[in-house]
Amino acid sequence: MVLVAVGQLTSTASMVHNLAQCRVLVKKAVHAGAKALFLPEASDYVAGSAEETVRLVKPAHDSEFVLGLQQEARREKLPIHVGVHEPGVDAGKVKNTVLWIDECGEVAQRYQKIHLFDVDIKDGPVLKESNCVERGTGILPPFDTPVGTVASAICFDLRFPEIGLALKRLGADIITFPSAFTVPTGKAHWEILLRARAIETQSYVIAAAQAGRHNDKRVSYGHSMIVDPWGTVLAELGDSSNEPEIATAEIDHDLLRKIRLEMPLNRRTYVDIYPEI
Ligand SMILES: O=C(O)CNC(=O)[C@H](CS)NC(=O)CCC(=O)C(=O)O
Repeated sequence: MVLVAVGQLTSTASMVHNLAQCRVLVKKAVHAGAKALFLPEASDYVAGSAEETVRLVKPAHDSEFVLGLQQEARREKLPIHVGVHEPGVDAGKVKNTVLWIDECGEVAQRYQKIHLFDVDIKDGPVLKESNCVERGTGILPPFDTPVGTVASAICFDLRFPEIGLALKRLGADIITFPSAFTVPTGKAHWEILLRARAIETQSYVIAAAQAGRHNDKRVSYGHSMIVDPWGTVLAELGDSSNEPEIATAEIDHDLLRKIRLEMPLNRRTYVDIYPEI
């Protein structure tokens, strides 16, 4: 058994403020005895417009936010999985990425969000992420960590079961969805999607979420969650709070093996029958 933590905060356009919030989360995770900390999508900043999102971006090696978290990881020997922005290939755009900062403080893995949140919902959110974000073109193979084999996907990727299934087939024990869900879609879909991904992949799902009001335009749903491979919610945070918060849960690799052995879900067998998938 190994303990992991999800951290929840309300990122603003100030990287200094957001780093301070994340340092509080690191302290709480270390105090709880967690062996890895999972932080939300866009932990470095949530801007008020596409222009501001592009204006604030810095490469990881030059970002006080990323450098600060690397220092925390090194000092506490705590790996940190964190969503940030990085400069795009096209100067007018950014990449929405997640970094695995290992226990030595090195950026050891990087995944770039594939599915972008372009929606226009009547009486609901209207957001066009592709206005300022470049789409990733490849999944990151799951990687070994002190808490198990971790796979990264980001926020809206959660709505595409195929990416989770692909990551499971590539060996994931834990699938992560760092997020900044909107409130209406979060209320309707967040928990059910996370539990579905956990059940169908027979994997742990760790979903750190932005929570509360970022600026006059954006509010995030919160409800960071850790789900076990049977679909049980092991830990959950609330809508938002004044303080950045963590929740923890044990990753039980024996349970993972047991569930996969007792109910084999080898979908590959059926791909021949319905190749349309
Ligand atoms: O803009 C940033 O800086 C950070 N990125 C986000 O907040 C992203 C893109 S707008 N949010 C989502 O993907 C929400 C998905 C969602 O809410 C759903 O699938 O229902």
